Amino acid sequence: MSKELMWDGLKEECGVAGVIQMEDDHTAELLYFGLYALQHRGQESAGIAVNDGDKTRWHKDMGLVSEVFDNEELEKLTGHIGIGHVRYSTSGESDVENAQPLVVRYRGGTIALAHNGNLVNARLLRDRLEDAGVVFQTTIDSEVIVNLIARYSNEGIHQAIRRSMELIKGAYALVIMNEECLIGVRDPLGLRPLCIGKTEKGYVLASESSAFDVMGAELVRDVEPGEMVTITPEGIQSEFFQSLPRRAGCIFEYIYFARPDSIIDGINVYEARKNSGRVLAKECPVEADMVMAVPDSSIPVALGYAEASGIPYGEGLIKNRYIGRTFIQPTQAIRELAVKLKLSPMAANIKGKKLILIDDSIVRGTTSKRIVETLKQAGAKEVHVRVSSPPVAYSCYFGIDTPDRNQLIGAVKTVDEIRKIIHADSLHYLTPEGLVEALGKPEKNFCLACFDGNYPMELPEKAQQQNGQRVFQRLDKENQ
Ligand SMILES: O=P(O)(O)OC[C@H]1O[C@H](OP(=O)(O)OP(=O)(O)O)[C@H](O)[C@@H]1O
Ligand SMILES: NC(=O)CC[C@H](N)C(=O)O
Ligand SMILES: [Mg+2]
Repeated sequence: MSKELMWDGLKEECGVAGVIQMEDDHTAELLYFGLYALQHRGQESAGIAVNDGDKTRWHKDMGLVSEVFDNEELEKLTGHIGIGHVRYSTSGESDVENAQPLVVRYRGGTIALAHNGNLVNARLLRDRLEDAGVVFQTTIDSEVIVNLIARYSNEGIHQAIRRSMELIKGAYALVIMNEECLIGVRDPLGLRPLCIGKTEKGYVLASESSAFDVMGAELVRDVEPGEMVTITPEGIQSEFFQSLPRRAGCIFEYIYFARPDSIIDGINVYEARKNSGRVLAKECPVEADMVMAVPDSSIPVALGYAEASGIPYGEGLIKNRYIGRTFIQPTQAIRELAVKLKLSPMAANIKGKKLILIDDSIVRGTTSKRIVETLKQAGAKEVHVRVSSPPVAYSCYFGIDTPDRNQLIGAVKTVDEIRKIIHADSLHYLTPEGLVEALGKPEKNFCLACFDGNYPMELPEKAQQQNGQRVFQRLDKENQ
């Protein structure tokens, strides 16, 4: 799907998966199933690379997993080690050259790599590598990582990865393979998730544990921040290349990205969302006839809210499951119609009612505005919007495709201004404290930079300048 066709809101992350077995027992199919389960993390391109200890074969293309692979393609991918990727581009264009996994040949061997995340110093490293004569095939940050590893590969794969990790900065969950092993690496802050599963015949890696069910695997544990796990069919070897006093797991995984049936860093995503609904009900009660969600990610939140408030949960919007396959070229008018195509009001459930409408986030404000309008047109008496995250007020540089700060409504408008813009009768955002309470782990475990601007690492200079300007704009407004 082309980017213009996507919605204005928050977008997905990439998904990565890996498999290693004693022998080739449907390795490519397991990856196919795993990627299918991770499809929500990226819909632009998909790819699988499989290695039989000698040859590496791969196939990648633009489109959904089901569009990129058929039986014939999967049958060609023979081997007992494999990795896969579904992409939502964060650096470099959305085209087939930038599809992952990336496969490079070096000194008699092959390395394949799939990356979820975003580096903050990719430009600098790329310039240095290019100055040293390295040729790049793609425009993505991930190729910097694979080229660094290839460059140091005469020191052995582990030392090569260690040295590369000393140089790269940013967010990365990596699955890497060569002819001998499958390797999983997670950045020192643990910004992006990665977990290990055990199958009857070996091991698997995936961005989210929800992929394990269809891969026939059981969750063993998460790869820890700053950890490199080397997996052979016999077992897992672990080493830490860097260890920091804090973690910075992306809080948006729990709010929006991850599937509710995933467990990330010991937190059950479904329960976390339900808890945030309970906390929302406590933080800002309002009298109403029905609690409803913007499907799908907010459904557990609405259930939690209903449970805690005693107000019944009901369905007020029906989501068209096939929207991801639309290929119309949008004009603004078509976009407006497309929202209706995606979410249609259930007039019979809404008419004459005071509604509590729950969504996971407000980014530009377009979704909530359109939905409140739709519900009111369908006869809702009042619409009280409750959001299961604080205002998104700072851009993300670690892999979430948030727009520039000037387009973030939470960066430039006050809560009451936003309420008026979206035509809500009342508006409340979950407080950062409430969000952390819902997750049940200390705040120092998470990156909340999109809400408070406390980035867990230094940002590129341009980003710092942009942030500075916007903060002043907002503070000026609040002080007026
Ligand atoms: O304020 P906005 O800029 O509109 O962004 C916020 C919306 O973006 C996301 O939904 P999205 O429509 O991207 O996808 P979803 O169907 O997976 O929730 C998120 O769930 C919010 O609904
Ligand atoms: N969303 C992601 O994790 C993207 C990975 C990588 N930066 C790319 O653009 O391909
Ligand atoms: Mg949404």
